[in-house]
Amino acid sequence: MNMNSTVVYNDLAHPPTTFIEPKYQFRTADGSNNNRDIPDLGKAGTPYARSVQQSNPLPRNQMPDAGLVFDTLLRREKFVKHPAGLSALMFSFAALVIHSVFRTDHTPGKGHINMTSSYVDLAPLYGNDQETQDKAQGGRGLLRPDVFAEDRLLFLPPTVGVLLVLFNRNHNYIARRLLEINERGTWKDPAQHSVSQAQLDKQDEEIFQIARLNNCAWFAAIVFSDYFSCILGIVRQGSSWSLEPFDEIRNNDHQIFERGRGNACSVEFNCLYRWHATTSVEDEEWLTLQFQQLFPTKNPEEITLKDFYQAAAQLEDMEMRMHLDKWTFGNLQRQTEGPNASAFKDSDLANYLMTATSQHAAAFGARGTPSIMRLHEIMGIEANRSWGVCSLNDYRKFLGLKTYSSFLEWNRNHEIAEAAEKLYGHIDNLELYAGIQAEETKPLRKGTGLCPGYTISRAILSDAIALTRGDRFFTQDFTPYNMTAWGFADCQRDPDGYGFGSTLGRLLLRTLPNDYTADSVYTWFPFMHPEPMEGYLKDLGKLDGYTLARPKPRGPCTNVTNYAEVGHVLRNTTKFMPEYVERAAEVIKGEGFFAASENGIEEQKQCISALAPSSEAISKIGTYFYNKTKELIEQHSFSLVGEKTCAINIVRDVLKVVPLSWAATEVAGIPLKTKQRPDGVFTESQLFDMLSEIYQFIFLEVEAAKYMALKRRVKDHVQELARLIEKALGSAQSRMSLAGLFDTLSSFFGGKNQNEIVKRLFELGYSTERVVNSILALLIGATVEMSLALTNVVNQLLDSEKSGDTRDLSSLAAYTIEALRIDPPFAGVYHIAKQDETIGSLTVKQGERLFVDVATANTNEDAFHNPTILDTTGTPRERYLCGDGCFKVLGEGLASTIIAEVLRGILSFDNVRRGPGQSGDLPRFEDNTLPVLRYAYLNEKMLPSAWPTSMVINYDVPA
Ligand code: HEM
Repeated sequence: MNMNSTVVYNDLAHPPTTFIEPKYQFRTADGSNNNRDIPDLGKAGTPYARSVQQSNPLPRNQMPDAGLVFDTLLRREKFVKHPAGLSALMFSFAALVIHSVFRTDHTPGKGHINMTSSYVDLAPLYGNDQETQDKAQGGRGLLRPDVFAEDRLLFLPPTVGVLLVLFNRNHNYIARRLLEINERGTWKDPAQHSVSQAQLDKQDEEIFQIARLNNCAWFAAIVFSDYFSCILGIVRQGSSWSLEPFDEIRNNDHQIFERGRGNACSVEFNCLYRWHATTSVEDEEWLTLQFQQLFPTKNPEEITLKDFYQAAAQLEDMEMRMHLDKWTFGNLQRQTEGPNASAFKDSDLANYLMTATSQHAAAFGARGTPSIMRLHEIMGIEANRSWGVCSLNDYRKFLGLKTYSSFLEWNRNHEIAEAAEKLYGHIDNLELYAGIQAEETKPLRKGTGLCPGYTISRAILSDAIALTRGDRFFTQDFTPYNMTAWGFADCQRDPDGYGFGSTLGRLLLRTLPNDYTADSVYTWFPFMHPEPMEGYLKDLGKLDGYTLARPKPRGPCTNVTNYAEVGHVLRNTTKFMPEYVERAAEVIKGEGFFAASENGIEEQKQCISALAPSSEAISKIGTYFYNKTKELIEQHSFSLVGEKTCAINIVRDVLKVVPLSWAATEVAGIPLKTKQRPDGVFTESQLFDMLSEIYQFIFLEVEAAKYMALKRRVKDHVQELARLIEKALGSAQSRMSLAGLFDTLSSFFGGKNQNEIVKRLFELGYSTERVVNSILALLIGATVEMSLALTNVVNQLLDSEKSGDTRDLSSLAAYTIEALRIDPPFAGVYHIAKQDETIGSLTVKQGERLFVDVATANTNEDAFHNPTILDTTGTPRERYLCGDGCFKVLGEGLASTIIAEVLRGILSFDNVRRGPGQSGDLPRFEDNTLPVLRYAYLNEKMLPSAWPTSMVINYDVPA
């Protein structure tokens, strides 16, 4: 074979690593079929692997008594805080990791069997076999509320179970989202369609398995962000770097560096992952209490292995008899009624987790394991001996580490070294278990975070990578096809995310949204004790980005949906303050941002009068919109082959551009970068992205996990835009006479219109800052939300009869208002009660948060006849409730004229209709996670967004 053939042959894996057979699309319950050629590799119920050849004889009958080994080398003398400041929660998570991959069978004669799969597949949540998985399923692709499959976790501190409950909730969040988005359109909501039981079962199973794939990927993402950044000490450097073990890598000879070929956990891995020494004081106390309850008549020292196994079997039997969703642990109680019946209370779960974050883990090392764990350790030592695990030196040799030539070289603490020598005689006889657990530990320095014994610190990564890179579902089959496009995007680690790319923070905010807060160290660094974390953040100069205090739960939000009550809140601005006023103040300094200021109504009137002081001014602006719409349609249309038809993505190329072009160039004086104007400041889409982020931050609901990162970006955007607006006003303004200023302005600004607007604003006696902020309010408040309103109106217009009448401006304006009543851009707005108040049937307390659901109120049957039917004739204008957005910022007259002119511009083309098939649809889905958004769209990263992306229309052109 010549060189070229070698390279070409090596392009591909031989045999291929994955197949598209449905059978291999999802993880099996027992982990089989991860490797199609060796289906049992890593399957639950198969033997442990051995990685290292034992070369030094360690006959069991000549080994020191396991209890003696514990009493001499391992038993805790005193509690020593973990040197890097790791919290107890870090090791609760570690316990979850190991329970995913180790479950030694304690049945006599079966001690070599690992009863769980050798993959990071959240087996403690889903179980190791189909029967258990079926029991955990709750229908519709969901898990039963707050359940997990493994009773084994009930022997561990409750925090471990609580973490698992979060993964249950995450599964259910994902499953609901998958159905909402319904990417392939194949699933049916049985509440709305008739679906056969067989169809429903198939659909449920598909959703469940896709959600399971995604949830396991979330688990892995937490391992590779939060967990590893603590293990490697990266969190102290403020870095979001992570090992990326999954990607395709080529060897020098172009062969594919193996991945996704399966894994089987080894006995050595089981040995080195027993991190019982790190148990916190509080977990040690918890364990002592458990022992007292299980063995009330015995001193812990007297408890034998037999006693332990008997008690464990009894406990398992008792729990197993009970229904899965009746299980509780710790002192948690399941709720018995309400929408969250059977689930635990969020605040109880959060309490366990936050408490564990505020407890110090212990340091690794000799004489560090709590005496109450003596029995566990004896079990471990005996198991390792029965497995014929190699010596410490064999293991080091295998890893390419220097073998120890003396006990003192192994541990420089004379007392430990001498004790070990007395037990084992020669360093080569030091068994792996004691050797690895009592070895001298790594000191805290750059690149270290876990600080275990030297050998563990080197070896742990090899097994972790084998486990993850070996998994087909984290490598070749980690695809948007298997997981859906949204799911694939949702489970990715985000290196730009807050908390140095924390994924666990995102999980906490998603599953316990009222208890964790968007800026707390408890949220973003839960594996670090807050005290040392404060020091690290201080050293990094990042302390002001986080709060250190333990988060306090947020009170419930009251939904106001009744027509009269909604009207009452909206009208009484002195009693109910929109939440966006506070939000705006976080990112915009100074006065004048009238779109979100406390006494904005007066300012709003002034600005509207400056913008459009007369009906001529309104119609001039309207003309701009009509002409621009036509110009953009002509510019971006493409013609279909052989037909007299043109097509255009009306959302992307027109509706998202028209308001923005107007506000940027005609109001703010920021030239846009276009083909004609390559020296402009931003492209249309760049400016849309900036404005939509600002709008979202101030006026909409932001996913808590994204809040802080968004706030940072929004501050930058606001600064940049304010700078450009001010630059256009002229920095020399303060030294100029008013007349001089306007001469200067003319040279800065392109158009005459905004000169006049600015002039009128200055004539109101506004300061420069106030003028800048007023223009900013127009730029933000009259663009992106206007695009969404336009999209919703056009979407309805395409389905309605387009009579000649609908081309008339005032009919179109009336149509617009009615269309937006039925399909408004957003559902409502949050308000804060400034005082106690009774509104109709509601009693509201001062400080209470209200979600004022304008959309629902606007379809109230008492206020609107046939409320879901679009009817431009029936309803007096004053009956419509107006939330916020462009109608408030621009005033109703101007806003409805603008929209009507855009519609007129579109309808000036012949036979306007939807594009063929799905191209002509508005792809959106109902978003139940953020009440303000009625619909969400998927952005180019396939993540939910408030902004539409596409809808194609066709129209006819002359031959
Ligand atoms: C207070 C917390 C903990 C308790 C009460 C506890 C208890 C136990 C018990 C009773 C066993 C069974 C012993 C055996 O089968 O040999 C065990 C095994 C084990 N523990 Fe822990 N453990 C705790 C924390 C941890 C942590 C933090 C880790 C490491 C991350 C860990 C790693 C292991 C491993 C690897 C095994 C062997 C599992 C198997 O072979 O099935 N444990 N632990």
